[in-house]
Amino acid sequence: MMLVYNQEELVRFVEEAKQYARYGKVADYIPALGKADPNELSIAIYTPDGRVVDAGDVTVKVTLQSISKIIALALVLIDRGEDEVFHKVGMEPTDYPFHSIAKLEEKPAKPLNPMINAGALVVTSMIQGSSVSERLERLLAFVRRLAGNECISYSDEVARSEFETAFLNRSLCYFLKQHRIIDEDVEELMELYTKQCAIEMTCIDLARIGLVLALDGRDPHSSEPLMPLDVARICKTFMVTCGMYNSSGEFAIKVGIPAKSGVSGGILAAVPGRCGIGVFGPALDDKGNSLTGVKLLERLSKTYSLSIF
Ligand SMILES: NC(=O)CC[C@H](N)C(=O)O
Repeated sequence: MMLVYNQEELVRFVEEAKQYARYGKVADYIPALGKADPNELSIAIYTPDGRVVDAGDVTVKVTLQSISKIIALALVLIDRGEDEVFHKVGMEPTDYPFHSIAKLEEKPAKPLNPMINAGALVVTSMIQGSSVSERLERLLAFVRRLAGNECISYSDEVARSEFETAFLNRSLCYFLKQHRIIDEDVEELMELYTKQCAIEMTCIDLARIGLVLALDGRDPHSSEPLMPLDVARICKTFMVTCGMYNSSGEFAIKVGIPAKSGVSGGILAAVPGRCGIGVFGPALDDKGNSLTGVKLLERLSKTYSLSIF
């Protein structure tokens, strides 16, 4: 069934959700992200017929941050296959925060899943190529194909800001290296990871990538497969079980849409067969999810019965 989303209604939902911005906080542990306006909130919905309905300022660019983890995962699954990837990173959700180091002290030290930082660093270390720039270019080329937008690149300012301050992520890398889960140079991995997280795009691009996942990996325009069906299925499953960090369970109950968030305030969501959604609202809750964005998706899911459950 093709859905027709109503623009005026969407604008009203955005205004309602914005009221919650005062309960949230912009991420500032990456200094460049601290500049965002907490009252910003925008959304784009991309449907299989190629239509986009949006509200808020959808020309604003948002850095992917943890949203990039789902795209990097798809790329390494294509490159290396499930067996090799899941030999190094697990499939289980966790109630620890995304940057936690605690579980790496237990045996086995393998990260629980690819959506927490430890697991994402392992995934990024598996991106193939002979140099950091070649690996980044491969990832960017994949992102551009998914978004159908050749202009997508990364923010040098945000990448640099994270690179200079990412002491926790470096600690995770050293733990992983000690346990032989990664073996590359930590500074090189950090350079690639911070540039990956700083890839920036609009909500419309986010929504279009969501739509590719919603269509089992197919290009919405040409129907060409951009990733195998199984890879799209694994990505959506992780989005449900781990995509909203340690509030994925609550999100599954209240919203019920496969989604991945980032500390920039972005959310990429995929409603199977129906639409892709991109949201940007930098006021975050205490788990690091966009507070206003989650409220908005909750409203949308209830209004249009979008829950997959
Ligand atoms: N939750 C996030 O979005 C985290 C991504 C961020 N770049 C970090 O590693 O801390």
